[in-house]
Amino acid sequence: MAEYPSLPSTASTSSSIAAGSGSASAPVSSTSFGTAKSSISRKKPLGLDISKSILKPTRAAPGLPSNGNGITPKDGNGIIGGGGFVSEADMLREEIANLQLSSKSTNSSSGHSLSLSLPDSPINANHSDSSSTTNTTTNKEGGSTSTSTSTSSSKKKGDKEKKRSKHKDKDGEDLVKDEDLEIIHDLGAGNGGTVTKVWNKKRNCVMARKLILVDAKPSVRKQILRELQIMNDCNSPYIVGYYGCFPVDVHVGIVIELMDAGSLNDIYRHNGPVPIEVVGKVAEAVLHGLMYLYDVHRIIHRDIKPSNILANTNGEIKICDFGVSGELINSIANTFVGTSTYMSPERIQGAPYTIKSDVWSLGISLIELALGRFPFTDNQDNENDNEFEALSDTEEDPGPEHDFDPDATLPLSTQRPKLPPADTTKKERRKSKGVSLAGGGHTMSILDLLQHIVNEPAPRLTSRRKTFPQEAVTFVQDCLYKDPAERTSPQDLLASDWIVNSKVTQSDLKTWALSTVSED
Ligand SMILES: Nc1ncnc2c1ncn2[C@@H]1O[C@H](COP(=O)(O)OP(=O)(O)OP(=O)(O)O)[C@@H](O)[C@H]1O
Repeated sequence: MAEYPSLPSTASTSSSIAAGSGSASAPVSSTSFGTAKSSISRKKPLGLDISKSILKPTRAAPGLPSNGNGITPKDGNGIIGGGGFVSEADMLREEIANLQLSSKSTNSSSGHSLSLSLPDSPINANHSDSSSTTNTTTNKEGGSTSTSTSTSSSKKKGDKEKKRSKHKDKDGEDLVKDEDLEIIHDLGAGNGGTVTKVWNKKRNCVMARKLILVDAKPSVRKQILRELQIMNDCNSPYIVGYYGCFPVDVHVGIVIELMDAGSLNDIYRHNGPVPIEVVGKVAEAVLHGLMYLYDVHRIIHRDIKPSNILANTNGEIKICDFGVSGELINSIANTFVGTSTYMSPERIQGAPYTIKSDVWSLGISLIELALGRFPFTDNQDNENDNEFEALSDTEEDPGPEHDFDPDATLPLSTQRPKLPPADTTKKERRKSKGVSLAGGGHTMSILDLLQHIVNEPAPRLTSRRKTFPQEAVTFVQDCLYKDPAERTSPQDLLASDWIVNSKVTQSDLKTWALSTVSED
C-alpha cells in the first residue's frame, strides 16, 4: 500500500479556502486527510485508471513553462513558486485563454454553429473578478474571500463571459474536434453514455469525452448541440470546464475537463467514507457551483449526486452534468426511464424543480459520503449486503469499519442496488442501478423508496459508529426539510457555522485527493 504524504507543515500558511477562514488555519491531523486512504485494498473497476493521469504529465501544453519533460517546475509540495499546482487542465485553460486573447481579432461569426471556447482557469477568473468565489486560487491571490460576495458581481461576469464565448483558435479552427481526440481509456459509464479519458493531440493535453447516445432525429441532435453551447459561457472554479461538443453518429460527444481523482462516488466506494471535514468542503463547493449556475445562468442543476461531483488531485471539487439542455434531457428520458433516488419529496410528487430541490439532493449526497453508503438502507440482515463486499472486484474483506450502518431505515427490497464494475454492459448497469425500471425486477424497490422519501422522516447524519460534529448534523438537517419552504437556501447554507468555521485548506484537500488515488 502506497504511503501518501501527510499534511505539509505549511498547511496553516497555505491558502485558506473556507469562507471566513482567512485567518491561519489550524493544522489538521494527518489521519484526517493525508493518511485517509482506507486499508481496503480494492481493485478499481475495469477501465477506471485515473491515478497517473494529470499529476505527472509527460507532455506539456505548448507555450507554457516546462522543465523539459513536461512537468512544470514545483517544490516538494507540488506548489509552484508559492502558488498552486498547475495541472494539465490548468495549463490548457491558460493556453486557451491566450488563444482567446489572440483570437479577439478573429471573426468568430462564421456561421459555424458549434464554435467553441474553453473556460478560463480559476486564476483568470479570479483576476477578472476579485469578488468571485475563489477557493481554488487563494494561493495565487494571497487570501481568501468572503462567500457572501461570491455572486455579487456574477451578472456582470456573465455578460463578460458571453462576449468572450464562441471563440476559435487563432487559425479560426474549433478548439476541440473529435478527430483530434485519441482514446486513452474508459473512465466510467452512466445511464446515458460512457466517459473516456482522451488525449487531444492537437492541443497536447488530456481531456474527458462523454458520449451520450441520443437516438433522435438529426434536427433534434443539432438542437441539443445548440443548447449545450450555454456551457460555453460557464466560467466558475466550481463547475467542470467545458471544451466543446459535436455529433458522433447517433451520439453527442461532449468534451470536458478531466478530473483525475474521479467522482465522489468513485472515491468513497474505493476508499470508504469521506472524512467529515472534507465533506464540508464538498458541500461548500457544490453550493458555490449551484449558486453560480442559478445567479449567472438561471440554471437549476437537477441532478446533484456523488457521481456528478468530481475532484482532481489539485484538491479542486466541481460539479458537472447540469440540466442545461432540455432536448437532451428529453431524449435521454425517452431512451432510459430515469428516476433519481436523490430526488426531493416535492419533485417526486410532481412539483417543479427549484434550487431547493438541489439542496435536498445535496443533503442526501453528503450523508452518503460521510457514512460511505447510500442513506436509505435496511436495518436488518444488512451485514451480508455490504456495498463494499458486494463489489465483484473486492480483494480483501473491508473489515468492520465499512460494515453497513445499523441505523438504516428501509426494508431490504429498497436498498440501493450495487454498482457493477465499469465495463458492465449498459443494459445490466441500468438494471442494477435501479433507476431504469422498465420490465426489470427493481420496479417495486424504487417505488418503495420514492414512497418512503415522500412519507417518512428525512434521513439524518447519524451513525452508531461515529459521532459527527453538531454543526455538520445541523447543516444536513437544514438541507433535508421535507417542505421546500422550510429548507435552507444555498446562500444561507454557505453562511452556516459548518462552512464558515471550516479549517480545511486547499493544501489539505489536495493531500486528501492525492490519498484517494491509488498508485497501481
Ligand atoms: N470529467 C470527468 N473526469 C473524470 N471522470 C469523469 C468525468 N466525468 C465523468 N467521469 C466518470 O465517468 C462516470 C460516468 O459519468 P456519467 O456522467 O456518464 O454518469 P453518472 O453521473 O455516473 O451516472 P448517471 O448517468 O446516472 O448520471 C462518473 O461516475 C465518473 O466516474
